[in-house]
Amino acid sequence: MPEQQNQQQEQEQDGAPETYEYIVVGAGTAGCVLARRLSEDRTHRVLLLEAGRPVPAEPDPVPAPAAWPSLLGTAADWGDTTVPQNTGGAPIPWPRGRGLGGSSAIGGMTFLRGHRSGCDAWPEGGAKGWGYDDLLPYFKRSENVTGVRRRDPASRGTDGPLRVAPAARRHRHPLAQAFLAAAVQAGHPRACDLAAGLETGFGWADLAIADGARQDAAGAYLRPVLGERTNMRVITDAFVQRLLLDETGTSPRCTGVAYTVADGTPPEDTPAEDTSAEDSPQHAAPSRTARCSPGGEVVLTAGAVGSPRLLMSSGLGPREHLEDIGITAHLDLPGVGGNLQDHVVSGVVYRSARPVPESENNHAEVQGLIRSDPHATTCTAPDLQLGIADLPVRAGGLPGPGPGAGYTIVVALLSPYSRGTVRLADADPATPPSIDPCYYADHHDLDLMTAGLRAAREIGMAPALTLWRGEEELPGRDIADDEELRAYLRRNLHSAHDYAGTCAIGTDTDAGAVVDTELRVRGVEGLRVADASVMPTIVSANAEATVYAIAERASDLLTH
Ligand SMILES: Cc1cc2nc3c(=O)[nH]c(=O)nc-3n(C[C@H](O)[C@H](O)[C@H](O)COP(=O)(O)OP(=O)(O)OC[C@H]3O[C@@H](n4cnc5c(N)ncnc54)[C@H](O)[C@@H]3O)c2cc1C
Repeated sequence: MPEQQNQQQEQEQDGAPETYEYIVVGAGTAGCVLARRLSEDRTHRVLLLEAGRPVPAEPDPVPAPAAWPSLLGTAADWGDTTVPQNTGGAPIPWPRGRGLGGSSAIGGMTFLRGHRSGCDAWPEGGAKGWGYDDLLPYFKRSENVTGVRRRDPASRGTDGPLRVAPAARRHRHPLAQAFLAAAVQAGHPRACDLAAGLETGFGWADLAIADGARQDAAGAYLRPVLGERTNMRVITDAFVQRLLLDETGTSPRCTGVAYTVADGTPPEDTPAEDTSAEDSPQHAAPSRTARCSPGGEVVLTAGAVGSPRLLMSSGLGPREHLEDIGITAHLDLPGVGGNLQDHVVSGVVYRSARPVPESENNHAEVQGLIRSDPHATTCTAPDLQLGIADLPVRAGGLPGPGPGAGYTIVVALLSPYSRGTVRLADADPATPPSIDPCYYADHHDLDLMTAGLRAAREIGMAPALTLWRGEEELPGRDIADDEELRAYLRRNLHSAHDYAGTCAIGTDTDAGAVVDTELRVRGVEGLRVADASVMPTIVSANAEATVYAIAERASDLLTH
C-alpha cells in the first residue's frame, strides 16, 4: 500500500497535469465511501487526497479494538483542543482522525444509526429528502449484518462493505450483561435491534468489529478496490490548503484544489490559469494543484472541522470573520463553521466491588436511548444516551479508581441546544483552527444532563449490579441537589466526538444553510460537501453510521 502511494505521488509530480471528474478532499469515513462509489464507473477519473498517512498507526500494528484509546494523540489524530470552555476554563481534547479511514480508523466503533427522530427533524427544518426513510436505502447499502440474529432485512443491510454486529456472546463483558439487566429492572424497555434507529430502550449495540478486528472506512471501502481501480488515484500526506476558484462567470466555479505533500519533495508552482483567487496571504505558499475536467466537481469530505476550515481558507465563509483575519471573502456564506454541535458526555463513576475484566471489544457494548422526561407526551424522541463503560471515565485531575477497579454509567446529551463554531485562528491554512463547541452555553443542556445523571444512578442502584457496585466515586453520594450536579457536570465533561453541523443542508431562504439539498455549496459551481458537517442537527446516537449513509447518498447525487 505505501509503495503504491509513493508511485502515485511520483506520477503526480512527474507526469503531465491530469484532470479529474471528481476530486475528493479527505479520505475519512465519507471520503472512502465517495472514492469507491464514484470510481465504479471506470470512465471517471477520481482523485482522493488525504492529509494523513496510509495506515493510522504505521509503522506500528493497528491495535486491537479495546486499545482504541491508545490511538488518540498519535499521528493518526489531528490532536485539536477546544478553546477554554465555560466549564472550569480548561480546553477539552477534540481528537479527530488523520489518515486513511479518518475518524472511523481511531473511533470507538459503536455503530448505531441514531433514532429515526433525529433524521426526521431534518426535512422539517428545510433539508427536504433527508428524512430517515429517505436515508434508509443508504444506511442499508453501507452495512452487512448477515448472520446476526434478530436483524430485519427490511431495515438492515446484508451486502454492504461494512460488517457490523453486537459483541459475540462468548466475548461479552460481564459488566455489560449486568448493566443491561439493571436497566430493565429500572423500568426501561429492552431493545431488540437498537442500531436500526427504530427503537428506544437498552440493548446490545452493533459494533464496527468483525472477527475481532476494527472495521473502518478504508478497510471496508477503499483497500478492497485499490489494486483494481486504475481510474482512482489516492495521495496521502497531501494537505489541501485551498480551493481553486474561477471567478470569471456570474458565480464562482471551483476548478480544483491546491495542496502540499509532506514527503520532502519540492512542490510545483501554481499554474497561471489558476491564480484568480490568489490574493490573500495563505495563497502565497507554493503548492501542487489538481484540477477538475470540464463539468467535474470537488467534493469536500474533510469532516465537520476540516470542511468549513477549507472553505474559509479559500475565502468562502462569513465575510466579517474572513476580513478580520485578512482573507478576501469571495463569497459571503455566513453559515460556514457555525451551527457546530456535539454530544457532550459525563457519567456516574463507581468503584467496583470486584476486579473488572479487560474488554474484548470497545468498552461500550450496551447502550440505551431514553427520554429525559419519561412522561412527556408531546415529544417522545430520545434525548439522552446512557451506556456502560468498563472503565472509569473522568476528566483529568478528578480522583477515582484506576482501570480494572472501576466502571462508569456514561451519559451523553443527544439533542443539544447549544451551538458552537469552527473559526480560523489566522490566514495561514496550516494553523490549527479555533474550535468552540460552547458546551452548556444553553442551560437546557445542563438540565437534560442532570436528568441523565439521575437516570444513570437509578440503573446503577438496581439489583443486577449489586455484585459489582462499590462506592459511587463521582459525582459521589453526597452530591444530590441540582446545583451540585450541574457543577459536577461542568467539572467532568468530555466530548463524544460526534462533531456535526458546520456546513448544514438548508434552503435558499435559510441564511445559515451552506449546502442545498443536493449538497452543492450555495453560490459556487462545481463544489459539494458530503460529510458530518452537512447534518443540520446532530443525530440521536453516535454519528458514524449516519455519515456512511450521507456519503452513500452523495455518491448517487453526484452520478445520477
Ligand atoms: C476518538 C473518536 C471516537 C469516535 N467514536 C465513535 C463511535 O464509537 N461511534 C460512532 O458512530 N462515531 C464515533 N466517532 C465519530 C465518527 O468517527 C465521525 O462522526 C465520522 O467518522 C466523521 O466522518 P467524516 O467523514 O465527516 O470525517 P472524518 O472521518 O474525520 O474524515 C475527515 C478526513 O479528512 C482529512 N482532512 C481534513 N482536512 C484535510 C485537508 N485540508 N486536506 C486533506 N485531508 C484533510 C482528515 O485527515 C480525515 O481523514 C468518533 C470520533 C472520534 C474522533
